[in-house]
Amino acid sequence: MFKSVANNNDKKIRKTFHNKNSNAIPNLSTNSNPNKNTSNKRKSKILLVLGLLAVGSSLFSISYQKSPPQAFLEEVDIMSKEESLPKNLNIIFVLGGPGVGKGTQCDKIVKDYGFVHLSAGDLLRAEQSRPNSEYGELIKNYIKEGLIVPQEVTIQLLKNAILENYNKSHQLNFLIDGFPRKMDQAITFEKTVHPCKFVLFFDCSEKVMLERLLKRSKTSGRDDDNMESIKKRFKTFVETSMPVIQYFEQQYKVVKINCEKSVEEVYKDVQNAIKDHE
Ligand SMILES: Nc1ncnc2c1ncn2[C@@H]1O[C@H](COP(=O)(O)OP(=O)(O)OP(=O)(O)O)[C@@H](O)[C@H]1O
Ligand SMILES: O=c1ccn([C@@H]2O[C@H](COP(=O)(O)O)[C@@H](O)[C@H]2O)c(=O)[nH]1
Repeated sequence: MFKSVANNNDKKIRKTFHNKNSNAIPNLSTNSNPNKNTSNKRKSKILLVLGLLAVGSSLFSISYQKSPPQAFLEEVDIMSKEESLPKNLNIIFVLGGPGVGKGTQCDKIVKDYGFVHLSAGDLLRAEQSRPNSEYGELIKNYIKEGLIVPQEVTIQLLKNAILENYNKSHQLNFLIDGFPRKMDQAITFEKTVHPCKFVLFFDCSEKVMLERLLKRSKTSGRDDDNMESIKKRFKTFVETSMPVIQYFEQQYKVVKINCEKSVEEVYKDVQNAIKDHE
């Protein structure tokens, strides 16, 4: 189908050319042109036009740099507070495939160590259900398709939650669960919010994660706990989120934890990792 459209277009273009240049077969060789004067005049005209275009684009580029369009981040009005974030935050990223057990382990860490648990997925779902949210529909679609919501939205939600907790109770210790899941998020968050101290990477086979998710689907009420969305989430994890883990591995920031064990056994490894980073 695409081929036939392309062929039609191609024919149309060729036809137009032929009409405008009745006898014309385009000739790119200057030597074969009998009228050199006319050819030279044409060349000078073309050079003049190219020169004007170059000057124009330089002027445009200078003015563009002086007043670039506002970054999307500034336009997101989920809650744009002017307050700056504290510089001494203690941030642990909690990463791993869908259903590996991130939330389960975070709940246990919160109880024992008093961290604040911020799940990027939970924040997005809350924003999705917020009445009149500008991003509700967008978030819903991305989640159903297992795709990563544009970073501006997620980072703003995380910033707001960090600030809220800091303002309320001077909390500095945060578990950021299920984020960053894409390279742009990792870089922007560490640059504009705070670098992470280390990364807990929960590892598990897809088979086990699928079993856990299907079991959870009976009670979770989540739009994406179904076979179709789960497959898409696995794909996104492998293709988009694993490179983030590799990026932090190169910085020796990753503690990999095998999650094909009981919740308590996994938690022992988690505690050791926290101890090693005190
Ligand atoms: N070690 C474990 N052994 C058996 N079941 C587990 C284990 N850890 C978690 N589960 C169960 O697996 C399901 C998924 O766990 P959890 O919600 O913590 O995963 P998650 O990584 O946060 O998922 P998601 O990425 O979808 O948010 C839950 O029903 C949980 O009770
Ligand atoms: O940084 C993020 C985190 C999550 N999402 C989207 O939310 C769903 C659900 O996330 P869970 O961590 O499983 O609760 C995820 O599949 C993404 O669609 C995101 O876009 N960005």
